[in-house]
Amino acid sequence: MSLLELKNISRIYASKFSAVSVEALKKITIEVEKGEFVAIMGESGSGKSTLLNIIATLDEPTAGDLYIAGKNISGISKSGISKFRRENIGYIFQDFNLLETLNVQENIELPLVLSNINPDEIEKRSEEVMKKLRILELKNKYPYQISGGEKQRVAIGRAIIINPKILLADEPTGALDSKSSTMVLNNLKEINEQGQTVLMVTHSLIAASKAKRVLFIKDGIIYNQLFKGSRSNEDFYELISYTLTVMNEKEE
Ligand SMILES: Nc1ncnc2c1ncn2[C@@H]1O[C@H](COP(=O)(O)OP(=O)(O)OP(=O)(O)O)[C@@H](O)[C@H]1O
Repeated sequence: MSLLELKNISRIYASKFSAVSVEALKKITIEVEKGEFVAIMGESGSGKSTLLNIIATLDEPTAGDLYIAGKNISGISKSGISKFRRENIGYIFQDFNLLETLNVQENIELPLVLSNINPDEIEKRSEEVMKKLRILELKNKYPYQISGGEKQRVAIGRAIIINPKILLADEPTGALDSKSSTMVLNNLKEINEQGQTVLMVTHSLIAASKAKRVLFIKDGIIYNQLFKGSRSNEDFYELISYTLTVMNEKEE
């Protein structure tokens, strides 16, 4: 069984004020295995954020089924869904979303504060995460004292401290310069190599070329997918770039 399964997922946004509704996702079927690193690419408005929000259990599909680790998400009660999300889904935002009044270590520990885990165990886990991401020396700093790339690495720490089944990233390098992007992408690649399943929405060819598979979405459907296989980052970059060009040329 796949770690993540979407079966014929559709999402229609109905407008309260007009008869026009938007079909943002059209019967999307995707399977993701444990340990994969998948990038999702597509033009603005193609449905990427809608897809990520549904997988994050932040939004509900209009039709279709979503399974995470074999569990049918539509079978979880409204009250159970935030607990499920807290325990299973890590999420990284483009603009980090750190709390400015907490230091790096406190930001990373935040998802565990609501749990029953004892404070010594929480500290041990946050130190492990900071070592893994090579940000231990930042532990007492506040967000305003660190760079954008460092903030995003803290956000990765906050996302993975719960040992999520899936780590979702929405444009994780979108607000970063190329040096910071490289550091963040290296962190994501390393934690994926240690077994973390990662799904990343990105417009960046460099970011996508670090993934093991790229899904291309166009007008709410999966247009194509590419597997990296044994290709180098450079060769995969060229192939992704070519696919995007062809996809975006084919306007009917
Ligand atoms: N809350 C909403 N209400 C109505 N329509 C929406 C809503 N959210 C998204 N849409 C529409 O659904 C379609 C898909 O939007 P979505 O945000 O998923 O695209 P995207 O690929 O993530 O775009 P971007 O790269 O610009 O973030 C678009 O036509 C968008 O206008």
